[in-house]
Amino acid sequence: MNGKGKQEIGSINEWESWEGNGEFKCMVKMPAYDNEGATISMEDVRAEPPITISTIEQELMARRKLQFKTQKSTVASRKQQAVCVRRAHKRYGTAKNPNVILDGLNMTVPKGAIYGLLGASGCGKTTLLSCIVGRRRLNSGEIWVLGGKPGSPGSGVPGPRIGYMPQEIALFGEFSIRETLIYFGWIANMPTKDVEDRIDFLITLLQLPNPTRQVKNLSGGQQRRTSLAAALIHDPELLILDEPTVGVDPVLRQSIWDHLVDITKGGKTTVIITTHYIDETKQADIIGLMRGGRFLAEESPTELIRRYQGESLEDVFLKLSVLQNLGKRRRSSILADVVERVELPAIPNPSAIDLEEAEIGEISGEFGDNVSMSSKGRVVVTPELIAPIEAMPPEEKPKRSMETYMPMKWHHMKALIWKNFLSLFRNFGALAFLLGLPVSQMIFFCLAIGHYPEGLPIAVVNYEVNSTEPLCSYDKDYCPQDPNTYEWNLTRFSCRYLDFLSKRQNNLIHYDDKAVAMEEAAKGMSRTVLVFAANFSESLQKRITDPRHSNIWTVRTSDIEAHMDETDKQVEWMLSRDLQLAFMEAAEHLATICELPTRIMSIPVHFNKPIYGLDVPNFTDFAGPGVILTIVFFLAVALTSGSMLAERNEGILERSLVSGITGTEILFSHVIVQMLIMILQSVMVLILGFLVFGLTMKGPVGWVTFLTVITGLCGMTFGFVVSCLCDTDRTATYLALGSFLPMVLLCGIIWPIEGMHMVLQWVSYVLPLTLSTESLRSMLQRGWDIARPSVYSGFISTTVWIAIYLTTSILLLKFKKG
Ligand SMILES: Nc1ncnc2c1ncn2[C@@H]1O[C@H](COP(=O)(O)OP(=O)(O)OP(=O)(O)O)[C@@H](O)[C@H]1O
Repeated sequence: MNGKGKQEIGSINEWESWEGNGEFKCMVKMPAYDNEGATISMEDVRAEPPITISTIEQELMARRKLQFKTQKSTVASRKQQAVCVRRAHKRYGTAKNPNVILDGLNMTVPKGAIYGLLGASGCGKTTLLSCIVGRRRLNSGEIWVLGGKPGSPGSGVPGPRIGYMPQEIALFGEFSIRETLIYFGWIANMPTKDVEDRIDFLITLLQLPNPTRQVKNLSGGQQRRTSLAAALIHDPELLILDEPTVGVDPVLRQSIWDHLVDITKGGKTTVIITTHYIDETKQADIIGLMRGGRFLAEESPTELIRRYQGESLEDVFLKLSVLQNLGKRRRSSILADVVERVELPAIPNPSAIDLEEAEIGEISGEFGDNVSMSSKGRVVVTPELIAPIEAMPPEEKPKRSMETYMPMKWHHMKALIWKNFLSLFRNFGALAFLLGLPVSQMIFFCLAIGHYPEGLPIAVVNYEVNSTEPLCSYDKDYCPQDPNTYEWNLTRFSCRYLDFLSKRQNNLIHYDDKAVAMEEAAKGMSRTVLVFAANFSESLQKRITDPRHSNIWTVRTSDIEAHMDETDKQVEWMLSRDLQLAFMEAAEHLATICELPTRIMSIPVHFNKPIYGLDVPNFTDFAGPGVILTIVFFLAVALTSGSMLAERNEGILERSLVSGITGTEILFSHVIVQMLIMILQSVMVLILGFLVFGLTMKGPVGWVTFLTVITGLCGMTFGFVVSCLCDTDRTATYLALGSFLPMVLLCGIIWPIEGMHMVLQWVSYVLPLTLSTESLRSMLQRGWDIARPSVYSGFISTTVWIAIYLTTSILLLKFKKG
């Protein structure tokens, strides 16, 4: 072999990862070839010893002869196959940067056959299978499965006619083996008794451990076998098994294959199986060797070995791969290179392959490709081809019962609801979290938000008295007005004022000097500095009783000079309110002592009893409705999107959909189960908020509870959308977080909508929590009932959002396929 030849062998080393019986097979004997001429010398191949056909293989050959006949490919004949794929094109990625997986692939799986789908890792086997089971769509081409197009009404595909074992385990870790099999049995509408019988049989067949063992505690191989049992439980017409024998010991592998051979004997069950153990497929009826988006060959194993003069199936595959590497894209030309040097048997009945050119590309008996190649002038036939052609039996039309058209099937709902309850209660940590979180959030909210800040440090510089304490002494019961002359002699009013201020804010700090007090305040030692002039009371008296003779100095010295730290709006607002109210209270108290009407000293704006709400409005009551709804909404988002994503990422969702469950059923089963959790969450939040922490509740309790629950339902449906849109937990987290923050900011929860920018006000009104928050607020604080527009608009808005989210998720589940 020359240097270039070595280079070529390097190029086929990608096949080194091809496993045979779990071992690397890079040492397979390759025919010598000349890279320059891109031809292959079959000298070595011809020198190979003749293939010995075992008794089993002879039996299989005999069966194949009886079962599978060659015929013309018409729509009718395609429908009679178990699976028929024609001109399948499938690509991932964008149109500009496509990753072509299936490139005009044809595949024919006759009923009653075991079809071994072989190909290197990443060649597209799983993609092809998921197109067959209707979970991915081809970009072009057609697929017939059991006489119908996957996904068409009445085809039964996806549905119980198929048993699908995906590559990943796709089982619920918390379930026992028995529960897992009951779930899949129920989905297939099997009576529980039949499921139990079948479980016993499968446990023995697949040597599964005690059926009460939880799936998560099984070994990898045991989990795969449980997954296989789930595909076999309902004895489907078409079994699609994606690498069922990985991690299975050789003895058990053989018994699995024996079982497959056994169930296909009657011709009622068809099996498509992918495996990396090429050798085990010698028991298959047909092997499809996939590479580069199409089949290198689609033949019986013995025929493959015979025709390509290989030592084994692996050998054949390597030869075909090398030829394809050399640029032979079409199977006919690949085969030509081989058969030019291989002696062919005589053809006793050439008319059997006399087919129209137009049909050549899709000739389809069980060995359609042989015919295709033969029509290219290469007389390549298999012994099976020579068998007389018999008409296929008329096809049974799929029955379309009323049930076909029902959006939800009872047995599906039974299985799903049971499964959802079981997984919820098995996951105690998650359940405790789901119930504990809203409770803790509500406690935190009620204890932390909306309360009056107390103990704010206030620096006092009082030049009116000579005191070392902020609170100076004064005669509390002394009226400074002469009862006879009505002359005033106001003294130490600063002390009276500070006394009343200390009842509101009791952290007064004395300073002798204003400059020092200001310096300390600048260092953050106090939130405000109050300065009283030396003649404060005297000036104040003059300002009130003799304004005509008051000058600017009188006004200035009668002011309480306040220097505020305005960095915190809430604190500044509450402190300035305290400073003013303390003054009013001190003056009113003085009026009382002097037997004057108290209100004479008040600011002449009188606040009567409020129309709605409390005399002293509190922020907790304002924010409460929004916070309650936000907690309920986003917990439901987390709960639903979390469980749906977990189900999807573990492959369980895919598997359930292939078994015939619809997106609508999955969503509604989650709604039913999670609704229970949500009602519990809502009730706990309401009890805590209103009974324990005393938030204002004037409205109808029933409507309040109902609005809270449907807001949770709305969050749940939003969670469905998130889980349908996002492929990973990370993107789901981003989307959930990305919607949480704007919702909190824009739904009028922490700031009145009227204070927002005009455009944002409009945005705010279409968000799901805005109208419902306003509605809840109106019910709780105003006591309004459902007849009020601002109340019922919240219910309408929430219901509309539920409908939008639910429809979106059903559509996404239905149409978002690869
Ligand atoms: N959803 C997807 N998006 C983009 N590319 C994908 C997607 N699914 C599969 N692929 C790519 O398509 C190719 C075929 O993948 P597929 O899983 O069908 O291969 P396979 O033959 O089943 O491999 P294996 O034997 O390792 O399971 C791979 O290159 C894979 O990376």
